[in-house]
Amino acid sequence: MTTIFGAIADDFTGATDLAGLMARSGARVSLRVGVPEGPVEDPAPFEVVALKIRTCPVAEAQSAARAAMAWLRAAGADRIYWKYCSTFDSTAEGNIGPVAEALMADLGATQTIYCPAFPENGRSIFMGNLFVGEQPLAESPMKDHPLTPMWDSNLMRLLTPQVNGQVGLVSRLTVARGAKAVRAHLRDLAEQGKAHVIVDAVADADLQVIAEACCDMPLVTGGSALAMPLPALYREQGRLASTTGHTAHRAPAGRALVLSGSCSAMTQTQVATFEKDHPSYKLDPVQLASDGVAPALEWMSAQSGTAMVYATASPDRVRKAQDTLGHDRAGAIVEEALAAIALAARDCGVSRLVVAGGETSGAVTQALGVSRLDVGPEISPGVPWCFANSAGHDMALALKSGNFGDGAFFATALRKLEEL
Ligand SMILES: Nc1ncnc2c1ncn2[C@@H]1O[C@H](COP(=O)(O)OP(=O)(O)OP(=O)(O)O)[C@@H](O)[C@H]1O
Ligand SMILES: O=C(O)[C@@H](O)C(=O)CO
Repeated sequence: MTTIFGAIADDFTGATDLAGLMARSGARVSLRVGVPEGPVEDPAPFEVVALKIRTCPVAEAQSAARAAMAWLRAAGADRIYWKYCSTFDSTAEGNIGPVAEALMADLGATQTIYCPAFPENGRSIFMGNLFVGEQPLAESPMKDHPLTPMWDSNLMRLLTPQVNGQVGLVSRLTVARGAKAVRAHLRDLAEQGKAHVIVDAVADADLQVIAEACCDMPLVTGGSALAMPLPALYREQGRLASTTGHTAHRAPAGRALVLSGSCSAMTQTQVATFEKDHPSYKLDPVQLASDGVAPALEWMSAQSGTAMVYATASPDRVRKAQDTLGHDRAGAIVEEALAAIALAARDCGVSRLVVAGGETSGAVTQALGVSRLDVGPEISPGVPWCFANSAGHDMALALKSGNFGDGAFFATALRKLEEL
């Protein structure tokens, strides 16, 4: 079997989100944690490489993404997808555009599109402006994100300073006229020298049109939802066998632990809900900086049932910690602590982990030394259960994007795993 489509995700929850949506088609989707070393082994038709580069400096992000793409191309992929957040999370020195430009250069591509829309989760783009539910991005809770606060909703304005090439727009008015119209507009924009094109989408039907128009571009960039129609399109083109690659999954025996490092509004609700009826331990970054992680490890090892450890806090408390410790150090201290707790938890019998937050999931998965995730059934849109082996331990991992799921997500995830 050879790979026909390769995706590079800038964080781990984004990678499982994308893999979960593509797996809805019944096709086999494989998720690699970091760029695999050595020759390509057991390639799936859809391969996703999870990186942890959302907030890292441009040169580092470009070089990691290039290495991922080289591996995917060696596996056979001739369609490359650059997956970033549906809320276009990037720092002021954002790397979404620079990574796209580096990948375009390696592929010899002269134009690509940007479409982070995820209508099922309330992310839509209209006239180049990104909305979260009914709010413009910059008025949504994303304005308070601990690492990538989003203070502009206009994707053209966000992207322009990140790229050398010119930025253009295919608006909803064109998308409404179908795939042929989108293709024609992209050609016009290419003639005007517009290499980076934001494409509006407010509903899944728009994504279907855009996917149809762009599925043969060497590089497409966007959120997870735009990739969802691709397996069916590749099947129609005869590039993908119609057989499914589904495997049955079983919950590994062992205890469950929720680890939350996301401070999103939705995760705050989820933590508050789960805390009501489960033993929970709250991490404070300032205390972690002075006392280390030992008290939390001691608490965790004394638990005998399902429990939760979280650093999730309100924007005010996050700001206070950042003022005391520095912006980057506050985040890193929490990530390191949650990673250490995950490792210790595994070694004392925890086999089911629900992790909230992309950076947090990256830190935890890397600490567990997991190199490949097998993508299982979705818990809620964009969050599948994944199965992995960590140093001989079979584990189930649900890596939840900060804003995804409803208030009862943690309990729902554990119940759904039990029902497999
Ligand atoms: N109390 C806190 N004070 C300061 N920083 C914190 C605190 N709790 C968590 N953090 C940091 O905030 C960051 C949250 O980012 P993370 O990507 O994990 O969540 P998210 O952005 O909500 O998720 P996603 O990227 O999936 O949407 C992490 O670096 C985490 O360590
Ligand atoms: O696109 C999203 O919103 C998520 O997959 C994500 O990237 C969270 O980090």
